Amino acid sequence: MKVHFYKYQGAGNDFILVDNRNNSINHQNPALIASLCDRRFGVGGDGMMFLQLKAGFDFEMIYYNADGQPSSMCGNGGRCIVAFARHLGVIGLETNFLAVDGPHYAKISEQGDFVSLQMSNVNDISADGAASVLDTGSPHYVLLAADLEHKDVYAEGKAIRYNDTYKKKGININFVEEMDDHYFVRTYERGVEDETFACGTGATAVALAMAKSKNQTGEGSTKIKVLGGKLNVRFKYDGAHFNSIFLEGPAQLVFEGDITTPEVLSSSANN
Ligand SMILES: N[C@@H](CCC[C@H](N)C(=O)O)C(=O)O
Repeated sequence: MKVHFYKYQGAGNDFILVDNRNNSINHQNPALIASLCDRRFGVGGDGMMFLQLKAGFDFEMIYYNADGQPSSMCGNGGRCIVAFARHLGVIGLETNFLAVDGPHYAKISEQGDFVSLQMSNVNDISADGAASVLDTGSPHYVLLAADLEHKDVYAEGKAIRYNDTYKKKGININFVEEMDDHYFVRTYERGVEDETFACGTGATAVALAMAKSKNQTGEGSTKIKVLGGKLNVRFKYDGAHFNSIFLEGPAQLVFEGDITTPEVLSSSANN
């Protein structure tokens, strides 16, 4: 079976996307998705997404991590699938779509390569020692770090992700260093089990955790620099709750092609 795919990246967080509006693909196949996301033996990607039809919404985002398992919300993936939906002509410059954590509103630039994605509200940030722990659609651990450029994010991130507290459900580990006018963030991602070049829910978690730690109430706009580019997070904070949270940044089509998968992507969709 031949499946047409599109490769997108958002600040270096990269994804394989497939148009499954005709529901012809049964994507519940962890081994296949993991093999397609493999950077040596597959297309390569931090995750894979399927764009599907959903009543009451412009489309539904179905997200899998690079390990082939379905996961919680992916912020950069959400921005990329909005650009993909625009490319397919499914949406105009604004959209309401459904993801695993609920409905999302997003806006895309006329050029189709910059997406502002509304994230779920956040009402709870807890502490784990010096770190902040919060869920921005996916679970995140945020820890301040010095000389982040030289940190061993893979080893230190992995050690936290697999400690007794987090090893069962997993968590994404974000190290953050405050710079002059932005935060520099590096993330070890659950489900990729490696450092990625960007993490959208992670950038969002950093912006909110830093605002809480500085008691920055009112409207906030936080610049985040990651290995793969720049993101921005806007939000409103009343001292207890964060709402009107927007993750903003680039989302670009890199290439498209065909995957030939003789036996694995069956046409009997039951998703
Ligand atoms: N890259 C993502 C986060 C994807 C989900 C994460 N790997 C998890 O399992 O929690 C983003 O941009 O938010």
